[in-house]
Amino acid sequence: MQVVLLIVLLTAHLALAHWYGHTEAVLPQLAMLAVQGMAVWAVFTRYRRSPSLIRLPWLLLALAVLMQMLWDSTNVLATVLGDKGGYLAALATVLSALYVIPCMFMSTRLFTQHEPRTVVALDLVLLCMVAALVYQFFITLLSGPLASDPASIYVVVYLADAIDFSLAAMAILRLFGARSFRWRFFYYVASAYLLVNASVACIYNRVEMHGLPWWAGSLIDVPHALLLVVALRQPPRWLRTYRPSLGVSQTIGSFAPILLAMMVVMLGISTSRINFVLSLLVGAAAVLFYGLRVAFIQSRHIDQQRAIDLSTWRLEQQVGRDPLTGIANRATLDTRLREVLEEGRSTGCFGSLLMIDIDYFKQYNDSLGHIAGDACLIQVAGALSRSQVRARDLVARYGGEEFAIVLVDTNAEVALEVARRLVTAIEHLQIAHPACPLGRLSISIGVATQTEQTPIDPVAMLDQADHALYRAKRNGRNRFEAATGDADPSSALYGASNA
Ligand SMILES: Nc1nc2c(ncn2[C@@H]2O[C@H](COP(=O)(O)OP(=O)(O)OP(=O)(O)O)[C@@H](O)[C@H]2O)c(=O)[nH]1
Repeated sequence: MQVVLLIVLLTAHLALAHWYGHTEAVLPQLAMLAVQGMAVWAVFTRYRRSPSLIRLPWLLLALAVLMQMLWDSTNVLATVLGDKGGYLAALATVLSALYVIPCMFMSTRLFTQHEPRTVVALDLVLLCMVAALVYQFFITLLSGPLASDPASIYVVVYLADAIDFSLAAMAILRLFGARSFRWRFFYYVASAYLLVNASVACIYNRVEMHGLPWWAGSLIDVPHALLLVVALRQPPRWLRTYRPSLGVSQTIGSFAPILLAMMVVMLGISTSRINFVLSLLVGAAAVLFYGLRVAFIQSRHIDQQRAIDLSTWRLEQQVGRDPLTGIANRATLDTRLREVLEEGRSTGCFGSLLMIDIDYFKQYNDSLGHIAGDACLIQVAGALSRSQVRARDLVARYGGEEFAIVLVDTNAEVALEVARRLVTAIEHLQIAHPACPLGRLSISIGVATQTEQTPIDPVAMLDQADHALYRAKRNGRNRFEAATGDADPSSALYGASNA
């Protein structure tokens, strides 16, 4: 139905232009207005059917065509009322140029929900600069004394072409950078319109320089008729199947806003014919504003990266930590023990492992309660961490009231010495234990040292240390035992002295 009406209007426009001429008669221009009106209606229909995030671009596209309609209406008014002062002609010129503003906005903005306000404000400043320059440029060149200079007309025509084709190119780029089908469809419609519009404007402006033929007005119908058809028809299949990679999409999205600054610079260079100082200032301001935009985004990005690094670090810390005591957990112990065993195997500098268990902890809990038990575990963990272990060694909670210490490059003799110091350190904490023969908290330790035969798998080493610990318990607690063979004589002595 709409297509039939469109064909009727296009034919009527051609026929009326042929009979009455293009520029002087009202009827052909009214036919042109009707075609534009249908295009606005089609885009507006898409606007109403779209989800909220993509509505603004559709509205901007409708606004762009609406501005072309206003331009056309001003021409009709000038034809009907006469335009002796040339005001309506000037207004029409400005309107014909200002349609680039909504087009620029829809081709260069990212339309993301969380875009910082500063960035939006900077883009709006650039956009206002474009609008002011377009106004100044067209008004001065087309209605001032320079208007009679053919060179001025050429500058205007070339500039208009450059702007139109840049907008079309940007919309095409956005089409190939859009990952969501709805956005691809929007940029597909917009780029089809902008490309054909740029081509038509390019031909129209050149034809106009030699006097407009009767059919020239129908050229202006072409982009609007195409817009109507493309917006209402089913999209082609490739548009659904095509999907750019995230990298391509992000690169194109990041590049888009530079077009705004480019436009200001281009317009600034063109206005140098009218006002050199102004053009210089405008060019510098465009670079400055774009620089500010980049700097702002960059600093935000650095801030975000820092926050991500921090939370990643915290997460890593939490994953490898025991939540109660804050020292390393079983998973970290296994990893570190395997590393130390591998290192020992390859360098010959063997490591040791201490398995530590709090004596009579069940009774401690039973007599003082679980809360006190937890506090005791925290205290013991702190004491073990502080007690003469080096930065490369690892103190971990093995589970329950059991702890483990991995000692890098430490032979049996030194490991037993460390075990002795630990037993003393816990003793010096003087934690009262009413249900234990000593009357204060103590620990037992099993010590295992790596040899050439020790497998890399941590289980074997843990098992050895656990056996030694069992022996320490069996031999009276508050002592340490070595996993290799008999109990160390010094251990027995120490144990005897504390029994
Ligand atoms: N408060 C508290 N108690 C815990 C925690 N994890 C394990 N336990 C307790 O630690 C106690 C360990 O008891 P047992 O394995 O019998 O060992 P023990 O009483 O220390 O006896 P020996 O090791 O033979 O000296 C149990 O009562 C557990 O409930 C914890 O996170 N907090």
